[in-house]
Amino acid sequence: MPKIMICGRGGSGKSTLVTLLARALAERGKVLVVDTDESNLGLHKMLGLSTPAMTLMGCLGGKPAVREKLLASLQKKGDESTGFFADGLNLASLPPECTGGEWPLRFLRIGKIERSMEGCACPMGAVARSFLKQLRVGQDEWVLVDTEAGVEHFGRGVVEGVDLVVIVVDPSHEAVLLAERAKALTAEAGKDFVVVLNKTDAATEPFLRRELSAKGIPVRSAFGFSPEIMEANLTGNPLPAGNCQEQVNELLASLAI
Ligand SMILES: Nc1ncnc2c1ncn2[C@@H]1O[C@H](COP(=O)(O)OP(=O)(O)OP(=O)(O)O)[C@@H](O)[C@H]1O
Repeated sequence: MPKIMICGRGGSGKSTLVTLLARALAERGKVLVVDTDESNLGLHKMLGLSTPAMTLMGCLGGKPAVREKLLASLQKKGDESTGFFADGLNLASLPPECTGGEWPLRFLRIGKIERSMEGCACPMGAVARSFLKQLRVGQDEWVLVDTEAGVEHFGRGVVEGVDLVVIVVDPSHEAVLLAERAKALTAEAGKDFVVVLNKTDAATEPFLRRELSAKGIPVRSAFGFSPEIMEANLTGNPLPAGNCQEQVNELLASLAI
């Protein structure tokens, strides 16, 4: 399962789970965290890494250049997501100016909304899809993809470039409904799918397990509400080392990692 996409509703804990998994996997090999959310700004802080000098979109010439390329390939009726990257793209060949951190843990941003009225985020979806589809990942290497809230990335085809979708369910009915929808969309894309609970307590964890089980969705792991995580995110500090290690290891073992 080298390329793993983390999804869920807004605020469910996607970036938190990405950070916890990234830390654990960086002890076993190389990890690239890919931020495909065009709005969020603080993932590198959670990870304790520097911001990359450029976004991947910037390395490709910026949004207007990418949009032009997309329109040209659509006119030729080609696959609009090909042609951005050379064959053989791998972790060692990433443009250094668009990655933050040092191996074993690096961080890359696809693109961010930078100006008012700059247009929709479709070019970012196409770049994310192309990048993940073409990126080759070796033994003991992982790519963790943080996504924007909801299921837009399924519509944009970003899911095509990953091996596994992890849905984060926080204590809300909306999150349960989203998990059901994401399960169907993941199956349609022919990818594996697991559910992780987050911010649960003694009452909400069994409730969510029952709700999801009634919909044929088993839960792989449950991360309880952690005051340390909440405090780190309140102050903008990196997540504390060793947090939720047991649950992370349980999840990785269940994925045979
Ligand atoms: N296990 C947890 N215990 C306590 N607080 C948590 C936990 N997981 C996440 N949070 C809090 O929930 C908030 C949202 O978390 P996070 O940013 O990881 O969610 P997200 O799904 O990535 O959000 P967005 O949809 O905005 O990208 C943060 O303030 C974080 O501190």
